[in-house]
Amino acid sequence: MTAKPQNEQAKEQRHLDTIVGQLDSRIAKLSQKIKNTEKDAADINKTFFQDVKLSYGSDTTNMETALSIHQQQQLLLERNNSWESSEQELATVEKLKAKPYFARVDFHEHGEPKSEKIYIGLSSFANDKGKFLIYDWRAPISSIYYEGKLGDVTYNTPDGEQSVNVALKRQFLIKDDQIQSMFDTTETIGDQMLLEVLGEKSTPQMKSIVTTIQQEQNRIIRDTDADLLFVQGAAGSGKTSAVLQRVAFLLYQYRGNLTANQVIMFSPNQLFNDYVENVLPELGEQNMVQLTYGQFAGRRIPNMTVQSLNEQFESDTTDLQKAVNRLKASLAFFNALKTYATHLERADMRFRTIKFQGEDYYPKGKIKAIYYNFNENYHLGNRLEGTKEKLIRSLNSRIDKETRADWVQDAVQNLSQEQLQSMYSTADQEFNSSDAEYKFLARQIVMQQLESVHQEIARNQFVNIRAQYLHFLRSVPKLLNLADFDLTPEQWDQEVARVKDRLKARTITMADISPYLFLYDLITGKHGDRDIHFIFIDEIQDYTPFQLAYLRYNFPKARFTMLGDLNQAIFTKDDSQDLLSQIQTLFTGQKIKVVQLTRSYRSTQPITDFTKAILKNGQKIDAFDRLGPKPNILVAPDADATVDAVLNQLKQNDAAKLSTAIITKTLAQSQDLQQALKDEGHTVTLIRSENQRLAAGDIVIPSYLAKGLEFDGVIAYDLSAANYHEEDERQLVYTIASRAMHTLTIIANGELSPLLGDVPASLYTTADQVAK
Ligand SMILES: Nc1ncnc2c1ncn2[C@@H]1O[C@H](COP(=O)(O)OP(=O)(O)OP(=O)(O)O)[C@@H](O)[C@H]1O
Repeated sequence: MTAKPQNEQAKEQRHLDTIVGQLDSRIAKLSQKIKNTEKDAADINKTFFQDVKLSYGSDTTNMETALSIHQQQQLLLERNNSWESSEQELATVEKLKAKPYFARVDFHEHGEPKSEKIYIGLSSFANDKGKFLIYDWRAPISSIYYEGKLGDVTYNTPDGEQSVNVALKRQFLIKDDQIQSMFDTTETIGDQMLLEVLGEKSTPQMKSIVTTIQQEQNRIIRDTDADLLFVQGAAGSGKTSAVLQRVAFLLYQYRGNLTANQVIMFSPNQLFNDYVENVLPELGEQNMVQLTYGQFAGRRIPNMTVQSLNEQFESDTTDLQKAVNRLKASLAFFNALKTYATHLERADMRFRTIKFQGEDYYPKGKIKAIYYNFNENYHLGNRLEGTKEKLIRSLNSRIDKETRADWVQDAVQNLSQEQLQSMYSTADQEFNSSDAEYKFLARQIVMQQLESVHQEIARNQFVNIRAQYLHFLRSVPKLLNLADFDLTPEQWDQEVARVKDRLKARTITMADISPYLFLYDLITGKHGDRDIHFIFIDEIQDYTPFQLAYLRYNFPKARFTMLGDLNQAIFTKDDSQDLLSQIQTLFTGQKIKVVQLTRSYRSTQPITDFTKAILKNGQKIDAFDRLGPKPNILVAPDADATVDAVLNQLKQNDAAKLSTAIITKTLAQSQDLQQALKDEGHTVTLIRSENQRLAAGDIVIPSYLAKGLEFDGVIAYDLSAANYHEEDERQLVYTIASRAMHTLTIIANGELSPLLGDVPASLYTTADQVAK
């Protein structure tokens, strides 16, 4: 990469000046157009009734009136549309004005007489004659900027592959209409530019990477044909970044056929949602729908308490509980549920009696008889619909009979004046006889009272889903082999009893929520949301095969992009490694593409080398060549000295203007540490829940909330043997350490965790004991 001589930069500046001039004049033109349209619309509104021929004579003149109103409305609508599109265009051009483009590419298309030169920016801009002065980074031709080196390059277009010969790639840093610097590069995207971007300080909001997208990331962003695109990428390899640019790309590529609300991104927690929420708007696109799995599932059962992230992470998991969870997470369990549902077509549905005024109105036995009276062509969904129809019909026919009941006579007699008035359709409603009036009122009262029954039927409340789920759990030993999951029938019975108690208390764990909902969906014949086109799942390693199968079932028409780092499984731990092969079975017969990202961009080289050494199974991870200090390990003799070590490091980081996250294992540890620091006169923000906003400055945060985030400096606290000793916590330690961009400090109270035992001493510095 070379910086260009001054005269070349002067030439480029002149080019930039003309573009800026054109952008300015377009801004002026659009502003004027918007003003005119607004004035026009105001005029039309003002003269609306003068221009409309109001005539109430014959049929023909009525017709004319209607037509004339219609015409005026049309005019207003057109003005409005034109106003809206001008407003949009103005916003785009103004955004371009701030930074018109970031790259230039010169190329020669095979078979064409002349070479071409294009400039690439955040969106396209054409002059009045339709000639493109700036190309959107997502346009097919812009791909050559991201793909390959100089020379022959092929890229995809809607008409198939094209090849061109690239002669020049130039990058610009532009600020306030001035070229600050420019580089010609022979590489994909020059390291210089990337180094500058990566050397910047962290911000509470993620930034877009369009100017420096790397070749392998570009492949992910622009993929249009995989039904499942699975990205395995090391920590900091840009998975999340690539996927956000991918959403922007897809919205561009399928403009007119795809809107942002047909794209859903599943992310690890709400903090992460806030962290990425600016990226798409910065690129001029609307945000897609963002959900956590907990939100997706929890919002469907509002009357139950779902286990929180904190409870999920910190719950005391015995070996038995782990085995149970492994079973409930499995595809075998998913398939068992499907088999069970087929069985329900013949027997064993559980219903609830519908009561009215304390009495059994529709006993469950009667409902069951209706349900199983349909012939075998009726599947679960139709059966339920058929039963509902029958019940509603029966309810309607009972209204008349009910009006003659004693309780209704009493109720009519006891109606207050106010209640009476509210029942009449008009204040002075008249009746032919007092009998007619009685009948009218009696009917009103019955209908009001029976509304609750009607609702119960309409909302499927007569299906006893809790009893059904427990019945399913009890049937599990017949549907799959418990021994495959190291469980005995007695252990399973105990688990069913525990679930029963929890359901009684109206709580449900994450392990039960998906099967519970899936069972309900199968019974009600729900077929998922067919309008969703794309599903993105970040941090895939924290999902169970069951959850993924359930998502697949919920979005049958969607194409899936799944991203994750199998080394960072902190909820599913060691079961994550064969996740990919299980996922593949969900897409049998469809196009699956697996991409690996091995280069890690977030951290400096010494930090990446260190974090990589924490892992045992040595996933291929390449550090990006960015300098910085080696991670430092501080082992303190007691709790006080540990807090002092944190304070000391915080001060150093503050002096270097690095904002720091102290990452603890649990929330309780975060709370204690924050208090201890406060006692020493140092304030840090405690992030205790995912519903908080990320604050600028120093924070203390429990590990499971730090997922997907990054910080200038990280203090991993307390990496002692007492706190981290289980082999299945290795991935958690890796996740914590890999959040650091510029500095990483590891602090332990007492003996260092054996999980760091194999990291070569050459990869870090130490201060064995911290002086008080
Ligand atoms: N092509 C790129 N140009 C500039 N910065 C990049 C690029 N790719 C990644 N980065 C930066 O590297 C950091 C890590 O990216 P990102 O968070 O997307 O990685 P990730 O793979 O999702 O990480 P993790 O799995 O550890 O959460 C971010 O600061 C991002 O801006």
